[in-house]
Amino acid sequence: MKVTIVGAGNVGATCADVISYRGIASEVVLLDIKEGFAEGKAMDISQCATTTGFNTRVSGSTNDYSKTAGSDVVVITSGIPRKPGMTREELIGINAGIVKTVADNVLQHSSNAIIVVVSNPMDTMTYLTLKATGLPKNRIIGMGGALDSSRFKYYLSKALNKPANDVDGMVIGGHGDTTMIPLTRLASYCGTPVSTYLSQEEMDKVAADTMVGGATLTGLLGTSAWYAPGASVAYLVDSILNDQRKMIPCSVFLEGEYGQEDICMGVPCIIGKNGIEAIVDIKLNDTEKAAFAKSADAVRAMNADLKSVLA
Ligand SMILES: NC(=O)C1=CN([C@@H]2O[C@H](COP(=O)(O)OP(=O)(O)OC[C@H]3O[C@@H](n4cnc5c(N)ncnc54)[C@H](O)[C@@H]3O)[C@@H](O)[C@H]2O)C=CC1
Ligand SMILES: O=C([O-])CC(=O)C(=O)O
Repeated sequence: MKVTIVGAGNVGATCADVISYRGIASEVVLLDIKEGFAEGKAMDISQCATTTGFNTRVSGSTNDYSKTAGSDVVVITSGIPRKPGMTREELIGINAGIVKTVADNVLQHSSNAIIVVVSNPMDTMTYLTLKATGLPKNRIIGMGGALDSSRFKYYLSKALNKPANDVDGMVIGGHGDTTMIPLTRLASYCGTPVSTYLSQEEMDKVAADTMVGGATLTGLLGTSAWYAPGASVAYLVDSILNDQRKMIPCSVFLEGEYGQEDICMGVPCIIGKNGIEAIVDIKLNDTEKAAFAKSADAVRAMNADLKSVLA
């Protein structure tokens, strides 16, 4: 199976690295506009083959889309990341044009590919990709919820002082500092509700830390994060390529689900060989429903800025 990753920067290269050493795909192509950059990253990753023990073929391309031909999955990470103090939404001006051009280019050579959108503001870039390409909704998946949920589980594990892999939880809604919805009510530790062990105040802090998880890392690193984002994309790609049918919160086009229409937002999805195999309707309580509607208002307001790009 062949995966193309457009944007060989921090997130794209980390994703290629994880896909390779975990043997998720037989071939990975990294593509970037910076001359020689993707080729260099691909060569560096390939030189891990004998020490980490993998057989995935990794190659790089400077803006030559013919090398991406026949990809099963295309991941779009091209664009700019935020700097400390910025929101993801501020990236729309530059990233919208890049994402639209890239989506058009990849489809010319991989007309059947499933597209995973990573560039920010991710929900709006997912909506843009869907509208610009006209592809069916199952083939356009925005990655954000897998990452936000992994951060939620990290903060829960810290608060509980228990291993992260014993903790389960999910974040839905928009992939923004104020639009994410960590579902604390449903979070669990070894099958038991986290509310058994944590006070409301502690759970509220976990939710608040999760929502600004990306901003916290951007403040520490000077640019946005890449290890967990790259690994989260690889996790999603694994579920597609190997038809694992995992339930992963993803940004997907909603047509009435969760009370919303004509918008891409994070909801639990079954992810398999056709991309979005199904949207799972988990029963939200009234507070969660209100949070989802508020999150949708903010995402929709951002989508309105796409008018000139989509015209
Ligand atoms: N959805 C999510 O959960 C996450 C999204 N992101 C977003 O992913 C994007 C990438 O982040 P990083 O990898 O950290 O940035 P980066 O700056 O390290 O890499 C971006 C790469 O895109 C390339 N690029 C720019 N225009 C291009 C074009 N037209 N064609 C091909 N390549 C092009 C650049 O040359 C650069 O190498 C950002 O928009 C960031 O906000 C980052 C982390 C998580
Ligand atoms: O914080 C950012 O700008 C990048 C991102 O989406 C994340 O790491 O969640």
